[in-house]
Amino acid sequence: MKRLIPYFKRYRRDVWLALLSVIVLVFATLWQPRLLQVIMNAIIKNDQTTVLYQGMLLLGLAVLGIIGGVVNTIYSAKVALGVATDLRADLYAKVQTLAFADVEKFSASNLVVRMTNDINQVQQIVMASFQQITRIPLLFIGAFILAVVTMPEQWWVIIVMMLLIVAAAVFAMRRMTVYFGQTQQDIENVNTVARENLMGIRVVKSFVQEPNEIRKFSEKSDELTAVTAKIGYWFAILMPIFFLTANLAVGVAVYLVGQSITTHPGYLAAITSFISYLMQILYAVINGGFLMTFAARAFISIGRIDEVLATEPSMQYVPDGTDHVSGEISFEHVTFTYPGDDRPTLRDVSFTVPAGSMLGIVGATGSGKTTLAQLIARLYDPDAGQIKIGGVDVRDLPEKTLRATVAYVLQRSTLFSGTIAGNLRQVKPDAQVRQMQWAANVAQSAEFIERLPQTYDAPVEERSQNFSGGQKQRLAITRGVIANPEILILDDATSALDARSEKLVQEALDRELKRTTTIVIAEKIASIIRADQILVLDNGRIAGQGTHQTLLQSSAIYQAIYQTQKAREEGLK
Ligand SMILES: Nc1ncnc2c1ncn2[C@@H]1O[C@H](COP(=O)(O)OP(=O)(O)OP(=O)(O)O)[C@@H](O)[C@H]1O
Repeated sequence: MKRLIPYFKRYRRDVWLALLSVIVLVFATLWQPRLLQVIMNAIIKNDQTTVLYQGMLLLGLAVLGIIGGVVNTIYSAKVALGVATDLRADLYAKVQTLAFADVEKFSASNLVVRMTNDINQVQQIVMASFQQITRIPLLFIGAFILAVVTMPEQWWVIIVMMLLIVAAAVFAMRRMTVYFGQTQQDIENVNTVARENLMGIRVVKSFVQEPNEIRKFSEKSDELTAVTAKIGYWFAILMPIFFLTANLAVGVAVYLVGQSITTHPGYLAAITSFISYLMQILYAVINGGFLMTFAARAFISIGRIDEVLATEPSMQYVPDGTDHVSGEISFEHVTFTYPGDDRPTLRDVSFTVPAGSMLGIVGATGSGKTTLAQLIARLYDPDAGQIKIGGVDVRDLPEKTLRATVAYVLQRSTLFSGTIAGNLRQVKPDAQVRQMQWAANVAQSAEFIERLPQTYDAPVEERSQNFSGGQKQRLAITRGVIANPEILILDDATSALDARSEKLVQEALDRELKRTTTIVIAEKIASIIRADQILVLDNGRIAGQGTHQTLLQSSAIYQAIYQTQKAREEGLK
């Protein structure tokens, strides 16, 4: 809850109005039975003036109670909505500062649940708190005192009723708190299955995996249903127990009043007020219980939100420093292990790429090619060794400089929903149409973009599903080159292009981005054959280094890859 205090402070006025209106509401609620008692006594004594006067007062009190309730609901909702909105914004902003490895550690779907479901829980508990948190103790204490004052000899009936109700509530709440924690986990599991299925819907459909997916989803959904049903059962059992106990207390009170009516005739009028106060005590206890279960669930959510907000990004950037570096890259004895792995993925890797040259990287799948590229873009930091760009350790470069220097295009780069121009302007905010056309010509995307009715303002749908695989890759390359970066990494980024388009992209890159250091990771030797330097990676180590010609002489692994591909191509002819 401490986490929420700074947020409440932003809504100080609304918080006070919500709390003050509760006091008005409680006063109106508690005083009504007192007035009723006076009216009853006046009716017994046939005192018309008092009946009329007190009746008016009762009506006024009821209206005051309604106004208090409405004001309280409005301002509680304002506080709850404001706190939830601010918290969600801060959580989102925090996630943006996290390192790639931190996001992977939480997992994307887990963070989505924290930003949606957990925030909703917080919103609900804040709302309930401001409606009930002051109301319940005030109502409880007030009703208790007034009940005792109304019928001093019956106070023990209230104590017995409360003890029974509280015992039942505590017993049930203990069980339910466990179930609430489980519910949150189960919601996350359902989300993960649904997300995976919908993201991979093409694979699901093409492999006719629907029945399998339905079964997987049903299992997770059934787990959620089971635990939600258990919570429902406990509530269903609890309610009749509460009301039975309260009605028993009323029965006992009425019986006792009946016994002593001759000695205490005033009890006849008092019994109605006494029953009202008993019911208000019951209301306070039930709502207190609800609030506690709600709070238990919300505390779990606040803890999960807090965990993200308290996470220090595992990677820090220097606030300022060089704002421009050349495209020279050097790796000096770099070793890297993924968080949680026990074996390094890259071992003692050293090489230098002069600015403006082209480096090709080949190797078996899983040999560490993408990992190496990610280290240049500083998505991770190495365990040992140094990576330098333009002679400066990447850890000494401000984030802005690094992002402006390195453009990283992946095989399945994400395009954001919006427009083509919007995606390009994410990298170069001031990009003019002329510059977009230049980049699109380099990436061979101009031919299809310019055929679209809205050309560069054409929409990009969610997950860019309105473009083919090859078009998506060309758009991603366009975005990669638009800012004319010092370093361009193409990580299997032309795999969906036909040989002719790939050749055209390569020629345009050589022609238009002369100053740019290009790193091409590719399965096909043909994609990197013209590189100034080729690295052959094997199990995280450099197994060969040189040009195509020298490697054919010196590297057995390179020869093997080349011969296999050549044989395959000849087989296809
Ligand atoms: N985020 C990660 N966490 C843990 N291990 C990872 C992670 N990403 C990759 N690895 C592991 O690191 C190794 C190298 O992966 P990498 O993606 O760099 O290989 P690659 O040579 O690019 O493969 P491919 O040609 O198939 O894309 C693999 O064994 C992989 O399982």
